[in-house]
Parts: sequence; structure tokens; C-alpha cells
Amino acid sequence: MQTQEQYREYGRAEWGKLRGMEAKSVSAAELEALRSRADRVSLDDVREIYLPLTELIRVRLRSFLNKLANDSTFLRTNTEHTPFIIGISGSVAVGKSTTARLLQKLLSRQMPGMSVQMLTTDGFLLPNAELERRGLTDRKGFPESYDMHALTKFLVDVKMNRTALAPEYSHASYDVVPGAFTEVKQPDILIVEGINVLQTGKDSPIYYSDLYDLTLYVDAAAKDIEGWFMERFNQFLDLAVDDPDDFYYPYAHGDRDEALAMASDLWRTVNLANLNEYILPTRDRASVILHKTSNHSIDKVLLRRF
Ligand SMILES: Nc1ncnc2c1ncn2[C@@H]1O[C@H](COP(=O)(O)OP(=O)(O)OP(=O)(O)O)[C@@H](O)[C@H]1O
Ligand SMILES: CC(C)(CO)[C@@H](O)C(=O)NCCC(=O)O
Repeated sequence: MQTQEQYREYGRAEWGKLRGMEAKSVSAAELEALRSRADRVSLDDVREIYLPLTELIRVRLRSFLNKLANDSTFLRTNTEHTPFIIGISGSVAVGKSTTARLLQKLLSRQMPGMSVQMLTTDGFLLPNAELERRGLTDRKGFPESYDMHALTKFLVDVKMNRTALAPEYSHASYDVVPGAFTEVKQPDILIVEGINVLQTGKDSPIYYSDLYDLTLYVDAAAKDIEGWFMERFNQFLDLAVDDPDDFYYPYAHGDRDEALAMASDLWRTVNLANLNEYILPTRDRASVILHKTSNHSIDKVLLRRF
């Protein structure tokens, strides 16, 4: 991986040492509880990578809140509650939502008074019918398949402390869920994960960095991510086996090798193409890059100097 020189690179051991007293006070049993059973993040990674990362986020949050307070003192106004927005980007199937879920739990644990919400940008995809109408069925996940205007408006509403609704997406129906919304009600921290977090909509007067206060990019070799994508595809088939309404139901009951061949094709023609053309080029905009090795463990953390 070749990154620009504005990153400071930490090996695993060096990064792990940045963990301060607060992180050290989390017991092994508590760590185990924080890591949900469904998520297979290793305990070592939680301790050595994600706890120091949680502390870095606290440091950045403190600076953010101080800036708001200092501005208010200067302006002689009351400080308005303004959510701190964390963006998590990276390829399809690299582990963005797993990272987001874990950070939500760790941040809530380390800052009990703070409300931490998370959501994915998947809900801002155009519905399948609209993708089809525009001839974009094979472009799901590419920039033109999202309503970036709606996503930007949503994030501006969050920043302006207005209650905002994010549309929901379901992997089981493989579509945006009609009428389903997640309500975001002035949280202290909002974690937004999605492949397009570091992208800016065409002709948008607002740049992604105007909206996100800290951004993470989860990075890994394309070959590794392909393996995780295929593994997850298998999980989707297993989950669909008893649900005729599930998008994957016919594949779950058909020839597994044929289904896997289709998934492999989907990876190459859609998700890998999107990674190379549109997602990876945004990596070096992130405040923090987490680099994963083949078993999902993180071997390097890169921190942007400026
Ligand atoms: N740290 C980890 N350890 C073990 N498995 C992991 C880890 N992170 C992610 N995975 C697995 O990798 C797969 C992809 O993870 P996840 O769903 O979080 O990716 P994603 O980037 O959010 O994908 P998408 O953009 O398609 O929603 C899942 O099967 C998940 O269980
Ligand atoms: C919903 C997205 C775009 C992003 O999470 C992705 O999971 C996806 O569905 N990509 C389209 C190709 C595929 O089915 O993998």
C-alpha cells in the first residue's frame, strides 16, 4: 500500500502502546461483552487497535467541543449542540459495518453520558426500480447509484441539529425498504459507514470534509476482500434458506457452485471495479487508515498529520 507522506504510520505494537489508563481499565470480561457474539473481531484487536482508536476519537471530540465553546464565547452566543460525525469508508465487504458497530459500543462504554448512533449510507441508494429505469442495475454502489443530494441534505440536517430521517436498505430484499427510516435525533456522535463516505456529490457546494469531523478508511488487499465477500455471500445464502421472500432464497436452493460463480462475477465486474475506480482513490482523504491482513487483524494504522 502506497500512501502519501502526510500519514504517520504505526505498526501494531507501537499503536497498541498509545492506549492510556482509561483503556487499560477495561477488563477482559468487559471487552468480551463489548464484542458482540455475531462479530468476530479478535479480542487482541479490540484491545490493541480499537481501544487506542477510541481514545483518539475522544481527543478529537474534545477539540471539536472546545472549538464550539470558544467560538460561542467570542460570538457571545449560547453553544448550540452540534453532533460530531465520524465517517467510515472502504470497499464493499471490507468490514465497515463491523468496525462501526464496535466503535459505537466502545465509545458508549468510554463516554457513558454521550449518545452514539450509527447508520449506513446504503439507504441512500436509489431503489432497484429506479436503478433499472436509469439503466444502472449493474452499477449498484457506484457514485451514480446513490442519491448524494439526499445524503448531503441529511448530514446537513444532522449538523444543524434537526431531527433527520435516513432511509433503510436491506441486504435480504437487496433493495431500499419502502417507508422504513432510521430517525437521527441530535446524537452527540453519529457514525456513518458507507463506500461513498469520502466522495462528494456532483455539483455539490459542500465537500465531504465539511460534514465529517473524523474519517476512517478500512483498507485491505483486494484478494483478501474478495475472500470476505464470498464468505459473506455464503452466509447470506444460509440465512435465506427458510425465507422465500429473501433475495438470496433461489440461490440458497439452487446449485451452490453456480451461485458462487455468479457472486464471483459480481465481485469482479461490480464491487472490485468500483473499489479500483471510485473507492480506493478516496483512501488518502481519510484521517485514519486501518490496514487489515488476511484474517481481518489490523497490522498497520496510518494517521494523517494534516
Ligand atoms: N474484524 C473482523 N473479524 C472477523 N470477521 C470480520 C471482521 N470484520 C468483518 N468481518 C466479516 O467480513 C464480512 C464483511 O464485513 P461487513 O459486513 O462489516 O462489511 P461492510 O464493509 O460493512 O460491507 P458492505 O459495504 O457490503 O455492507 C462479514 O462476513 C463480517 O462478518
Ligand atoms: C449495497 C452495496 C452497494 C454497499 O454496501 C453492496 O453491498 C452491493 O450490494 N453491491 C452490489 C453488488 C453486490 O450484490 O454485491
